[in-house]
Amino acid sequence: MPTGLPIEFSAVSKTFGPVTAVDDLSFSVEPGRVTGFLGPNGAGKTTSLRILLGLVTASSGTATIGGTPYHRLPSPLTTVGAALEAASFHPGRTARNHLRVYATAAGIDIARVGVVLDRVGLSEYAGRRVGGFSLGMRQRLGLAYTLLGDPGVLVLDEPINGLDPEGIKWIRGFLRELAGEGRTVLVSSHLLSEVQQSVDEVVIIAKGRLVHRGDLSTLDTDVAPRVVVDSPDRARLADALRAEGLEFSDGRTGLLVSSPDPARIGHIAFMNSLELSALFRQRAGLEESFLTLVGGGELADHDEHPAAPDHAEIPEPTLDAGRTGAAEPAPDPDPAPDPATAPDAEGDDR
Ligand SMILES: Nc1ncnc2c1ncn2[C@@H]1O[C@H](COP(=O)(O)OP(=O)(O)OP(=O)(O)O)[C@@H](O)[C@H]1O
Repeated sequence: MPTGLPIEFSAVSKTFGPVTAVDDLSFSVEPGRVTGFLGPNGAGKTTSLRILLGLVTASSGTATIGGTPYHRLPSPLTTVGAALEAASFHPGRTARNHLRVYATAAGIDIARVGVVLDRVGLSEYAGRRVGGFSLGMRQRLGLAYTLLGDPGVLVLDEPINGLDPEGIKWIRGFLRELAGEGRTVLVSSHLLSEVQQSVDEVVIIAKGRLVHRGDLSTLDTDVAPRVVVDSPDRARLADALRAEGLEFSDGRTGLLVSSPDPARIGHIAFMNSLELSALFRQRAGLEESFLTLVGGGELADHDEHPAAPDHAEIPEPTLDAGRTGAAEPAPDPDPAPDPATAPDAEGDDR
């Protein structure tokens, strides 16, 4: 069985000239769990992961795997499997041969190629050229690559990006399986909704800094709740709240007051002889909390009542798109290739 090792970031900072990409970042990631590493585009996720993998030198601080920096790991390829960006595969080479090339270069037993292709559900397409693969199949091949050395630690940068619903469902189950085997699984994403169902914990960063760490269920406790209040005489209610120095905005369900205390609002109404038609505390949903924490969201006006579950998808945050090419084209559909039209025949290995 692979050995899951903890990942530890300790006061890591990285500046590129005037740009602070990572700012005094500290957190740890435990084995046996899937940890989502979240933040909007440009938040510093990729830079952090590159520091962890020894591809970028931190300006200060340390990032370690099992207490050891990547470059000092005795056997890095069998300790950590990493997929940092949509892997570019030679289109004319078959899936099997791609992995053989990497396995040979890394001194990994060639028999692992068949094992990992099977693991990611690509055995049937092992002899097909990658040029004919859909985005989803390429993502699976990238995952197969990370598993070649049977590592206990997996670091995956945006592995769900661009997948169709079936691919997303598959990868969620797969990440859980890997963590269930005791591996440490760190998965970055700029969309909470993308990883929400597959992570045990989240680390959220914005502008290079940690803004939330912990169980997903605690996310919305970090964002102040508000009170929704309404009256048949809304204008007078607004005047009364204003007179008490409370901040609020108009919503469909009533006035949305920045206050955690419905009793206080009720008291104000009573003192002003106002009839109330609604008075309840509303907590932000997970996605709203996420957007608020990373500085890109206002609490939206719900039609629902307080304990309403998270609502439908909120459009992707478009914050500080700090890197060109961050926006991906619309995802390809991810059907299995039709053997009749696939660009190469079974067994056409090169
Ligand atoms: N090599 C570099 N040179 C200069 N600036 C860089 C470099 N790499 C990253 N940055 C900047 O550092 C900040 C963080 O970028 P990073 O790619 O780490 O963010 P990210 O959270 O991974 O975003 P994305 O989801 O868009 O990849 C951005 O402002 C980016 O422009």
